[in-house]
Amino acid sequence: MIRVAVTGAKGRMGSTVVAAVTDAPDMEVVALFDAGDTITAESVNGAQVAVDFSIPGVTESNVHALLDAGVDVVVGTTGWTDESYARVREHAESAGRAVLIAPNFAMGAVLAMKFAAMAAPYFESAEVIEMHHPAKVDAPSGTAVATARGIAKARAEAGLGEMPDATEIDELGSRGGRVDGIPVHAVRLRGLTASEEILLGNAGEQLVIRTDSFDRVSFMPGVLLGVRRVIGRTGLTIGLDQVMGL
Ligand SMILES: NC(=O)C1=CN([C@@H]2O[C@H](COP(=O)(O)OP(=O)(O)OC[C@H]3O[C@@H](n4cnc5c(N)ncnc54)[C@H](OP(=O)(O)O)[C@@H]3O)[C@@H](O)[C@H]2O)C=CC1
Ligand SMILES: O=C(O)C1=N[C@H](C(=O)O)C[C@H](O)C1
Repeated sequence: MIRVAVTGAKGRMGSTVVAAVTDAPDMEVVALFDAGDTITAESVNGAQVAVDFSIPGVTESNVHALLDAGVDVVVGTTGWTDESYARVREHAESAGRAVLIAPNFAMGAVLAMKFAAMAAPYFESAEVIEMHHPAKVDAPSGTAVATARGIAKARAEAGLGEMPDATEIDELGSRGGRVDGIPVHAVRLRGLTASEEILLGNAGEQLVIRTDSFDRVSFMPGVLLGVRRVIGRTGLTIGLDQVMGL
């Protein structure tokens, strides 16, 4: 049995993870942490892997505390930067432990990001629209940032230049934010859980790649896969695709 701790255990994702780990035949929940709890070598209660779905402002410090407690970590919380990735990579490598951080654990979203990067070199224009429940605290979504970065990297490697856009006046910021030059738009709508559309355009044609999570159970197979695959690794892995052989 894999002994699992959950941080952010009372939250929307954390509570769903607790249920999924409890139902998994090869795992057991041994420790739960939420706001106000302290992570120590004692309080992790023998956990081998911790799953963190907390909040962007605390996720990095949770990971450092979990590594200090001798636990490998699977992270779904968003808000990571190149600098926070670098600090965690260094800590995990020096501790001989593993951290897997994935902006999205839903199979549809992981594949949509992959498909978008595959398609990007063949289209003049690309834009990302992410759509979420109105309780989400961060915008744009971690998934949209990762999607846009993947598209930008694929375009740069293919030698593509600027995208066509004659906009001169945009006083309201209606053209969205930019992630590595790719326009990203965020929608917050009651009734949604998590959706993303990637629009790719050429003269006379459009490709739309869309992924919808209607329920948080959609993230659970990926989270459980992450728990199983993080064991035995060392250092920092970013993206579930990296442990899926994609
Ligand atoms: N990678 C993926 O596939 C997915 C990622 N996410 C991401 O996961 C994160 C959580 O989302 P969601 O579950 O909706 O958010 P919630 O706000 O529902 O849950 C966050 C939980 O973390 C708790 N918390 C606050 N501080 C700490 C702390 N120091 N240590 C441990 N727990 C703490 C919160 O407590 P309190 O409310 O008291 O502050 C709350 O219970 C977000 O960043 C979201 O973007 C979401 C879905 C899928
Ligand atoms: O907050 C959410 O709900 C989600 N957050 C992640 C993100 O920011 O990409 C993953 C998914 O979109 C749901």
